[in-house]
Amino acid sequence: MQPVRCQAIQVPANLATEVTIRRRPPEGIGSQACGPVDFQVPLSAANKPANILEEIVWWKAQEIESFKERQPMLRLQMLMKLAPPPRDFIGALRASQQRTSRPGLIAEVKKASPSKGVIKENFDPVEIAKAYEAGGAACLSVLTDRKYFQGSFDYLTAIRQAGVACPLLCKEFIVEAYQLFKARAAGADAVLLIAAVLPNKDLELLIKCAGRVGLQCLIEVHTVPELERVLQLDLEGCMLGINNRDLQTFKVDLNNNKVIMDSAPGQQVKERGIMMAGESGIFTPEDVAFVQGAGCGAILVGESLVKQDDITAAVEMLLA
Ligand SMILES: O=C(O)c1ccccc1NCC(=O)[C@H](O)[C@H](O)COP(=O)(O)O
Repeated sequence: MQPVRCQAIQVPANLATEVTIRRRPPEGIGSQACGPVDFQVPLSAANKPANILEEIVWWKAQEIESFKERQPMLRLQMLMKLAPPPRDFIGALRASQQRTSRPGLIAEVKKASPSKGVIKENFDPVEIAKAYEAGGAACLSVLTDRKYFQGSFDYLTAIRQAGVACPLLCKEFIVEAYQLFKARAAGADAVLLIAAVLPNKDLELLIKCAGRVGLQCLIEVHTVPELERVLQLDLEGCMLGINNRDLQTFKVDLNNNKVIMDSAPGQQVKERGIMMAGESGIFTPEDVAFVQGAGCGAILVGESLVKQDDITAAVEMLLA
C-alpha cells in the first residue's frame, strides 16, 4: 500500500461551519502527567465541559496523544497493510433492505454508556457479534471508546478475526485522521463522524482521508440545521444517520427522526437516494416501522438488543 497522503482540499467559503461543541477547554487542560509527576494548575469553573459530548471530545485530545506514543503513525501504516481488506458497509445495508423490505440493521456491540452505565454484564464482544449476525443484522457497530463506553479497538480486530462477515463500523468520537487509520488498522470498514463535533472543513478532510484508506463514513446529525450543513458536502462513500438521542442531554425522542426527514433537507436526502439510519432508542418492531415510515433505510440499535439473554432471538423479533 502507498503511504497515506491527503491532498490539500479546497473548501468553498460559503459552507456553514458552526458546531455546538468546543474541541478544547478554553483555558487549556490544567494538568499533565510527566513521568511520575502530575503537574496541575487551578482552572476556573468556565473551563468545565458544558455537557458529556464536550467532555468526551476534550478527553479524546489526551487519549490520541497517548495512542500516538504507543502506536506512532508509521506503525499504524504497517498494521493497515496487514489488515483484512475493507468491505462495503453501505452496500450491505442496501442489500439487506432489498432482501427483507425492512431497514438494514446495524447492531451495536455496546457494553456501557454514559447515560445507562453498564448495560451488559459478562460482555463478550465476539459472541455478541456472532449472535447479531445469526439473527439477521446487516452490519455491526463496535464502540471503541474505553473511558465512557468500556469499548476497545481490539474488539474490532477480534470480531473480524472470528470470521464475522457483517461489515464493521468503528463507533468512535473522531476528531483526527490518526483515529481513522487506527480504525482501519483494527479491521473497521466504516467510521462514525459526528456533525455536532466537526465543522464542514473537518468533515470534508476526514471523509477524504477515510476514503483514501477504503473506509466509508456514517455522518451523524441530530438537528435539521446540521443535516442542511452536511448536505453541502460531497457525500461519495458516505451515509447519514439521525441520532434520536440528544448527546448533550441524553434525552431520546424517536419523533426527531420524523421531524428531520419531513424537513426540506430530509426531503433532499430521499430525492438523492442517500442511505439514512435512524439511531438510538429503538426497542420494538413498532419503533422500527416508525423509523422506516419516516424514510430511513437503516437502523442502529444497541441497548434493546445487547441486554437480552438470547440476542439472536431479539434481533429476529425486532425485524419481524
Ligand atoms: O448512549 C449514550 O449514552 C451516549 C452518550 C453520549 C454520546 C453517545 C452516546 N451513545 C452513542 C449512540 O449513539 C448509541 O450508542 C447508539 O445510537 C445506540 O443507541 P441505543 O440503541 O439507544 O443503545
